[in-house]
Amino acid sequence: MEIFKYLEKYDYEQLLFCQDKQSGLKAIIAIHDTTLGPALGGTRMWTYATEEEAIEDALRLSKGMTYKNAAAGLNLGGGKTVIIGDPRKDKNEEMFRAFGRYIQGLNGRYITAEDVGTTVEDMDLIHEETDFVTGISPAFGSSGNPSPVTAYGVYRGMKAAAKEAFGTDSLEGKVVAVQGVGNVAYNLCRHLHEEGARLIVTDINKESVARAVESFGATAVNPDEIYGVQCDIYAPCALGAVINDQTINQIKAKVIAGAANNQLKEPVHGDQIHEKGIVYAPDYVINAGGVINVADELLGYNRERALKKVETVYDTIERVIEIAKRDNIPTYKAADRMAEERIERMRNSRSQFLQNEKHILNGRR
Ligand SMILES: NC(=O)c1ccc[n+]([C@@H]2O[C@H](COP(=O)([O-])OP(=O)(O)OC[C@H]3O[C@@H](n4cnc5c(N)ncnc54)[C@H](O)[C@@H]3O)[C@@H](O)[C@H]2O)c1
Ligand SMILES: CC(C)C[C@H](N)C(=O)O
Repeated sequence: MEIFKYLEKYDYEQLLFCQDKQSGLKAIIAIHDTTLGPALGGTRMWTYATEEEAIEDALRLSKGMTYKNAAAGLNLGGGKTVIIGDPRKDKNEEMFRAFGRYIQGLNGRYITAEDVGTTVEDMDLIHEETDFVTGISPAFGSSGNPSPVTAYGVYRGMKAAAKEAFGTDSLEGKVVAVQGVGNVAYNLCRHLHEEGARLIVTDINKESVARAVESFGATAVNPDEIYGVQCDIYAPCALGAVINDQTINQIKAKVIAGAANNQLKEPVHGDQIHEKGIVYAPDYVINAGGVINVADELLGYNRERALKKVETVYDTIERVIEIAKRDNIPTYKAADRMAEERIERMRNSRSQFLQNEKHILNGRR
């Protein structure tokens, strides 16, 4: 991979490699764009097969955060971290504290939170070294685990997409195929079950599947069977690139609406599902609940205010569908257009000179 070529192509600001021999920390922080504000995005810990795979994931995920934060109306830019390692075996206190010091060194350009493989406890360790971390324990007046709130936003967005496909936003009696029943999806399943939806679930972790079957009467299928099941809605809630050449023709759902980041392997797959008449709720729009919730910590956390904002994921999905119809484009392009236009508007409005404590003239006061 020619790194600078890639950074230039998608206009990334910064890519950092953090290494701490004693703790085994190998982290990559990618900061995509800070036009709207400091880059906020979670830390993923995963067993990447190669370093290149880890770099690509950090880059793709951080760009996704730029678009997610912009589309959600937050005054935040996009960044993300990946830590290379097995979250079940390789974590230790020193690792997260070393990582916290790297974040502190960025002086607020990047703020972290949870993602796949990291927990509130990990964020608390990072917080020992820096204030530039969110999703820490409620004991600190913080918002805690973002997953249930992400799930609520996905539920709201799924209803908006269902309204477009079925003429009603009621999910009662709808069959929803949920791929991955981890932190977000378990909570999503609860909302769907309470509304009377029927659930088909899968996960590579048998215990997670058993929990969903027991709690919600879900039907379990093998991981590779989930794409082809007869259902109304497909909810990708595991990892990315699941909408691809191998899966598209298997999908029978009329709606795709789930929590996973980077669901489309390539943009062309967004065009293909559009051509098939599937209503696609763009991933970074529908899964913004978690970041909306943790971002509220920066104002002094107020759960009621945060949840009210998360409810608006419904309206944002409606708006994206409206733009897609107006401009005759797929929803993923409509979401990109909406996010890019906001960034551009703010970039322009900020071009006026404003003296502040960070400006070079500050030394002359
Ligand atoms: N946690 C949040 O608040 C949040 C916010 C926005 C987006 N997301 C995204 O949502 C997705 C899920 O996040 P999470 O926090 O619930 O993570 P998680 O690790 O708790 O859950 C993911 C689940 O997917 C399963 N899985 C992995 N590969 C699979 C496969 N091939 N087939 C079936 N199951 C598989 C895992 O075993 C796990 O149970 C991720 O893509 C994450 O980036 C999470
Ligand atoms: C809670 C968030 C800051 C990060 C979350 N993992 C996301 O992808 O949106």
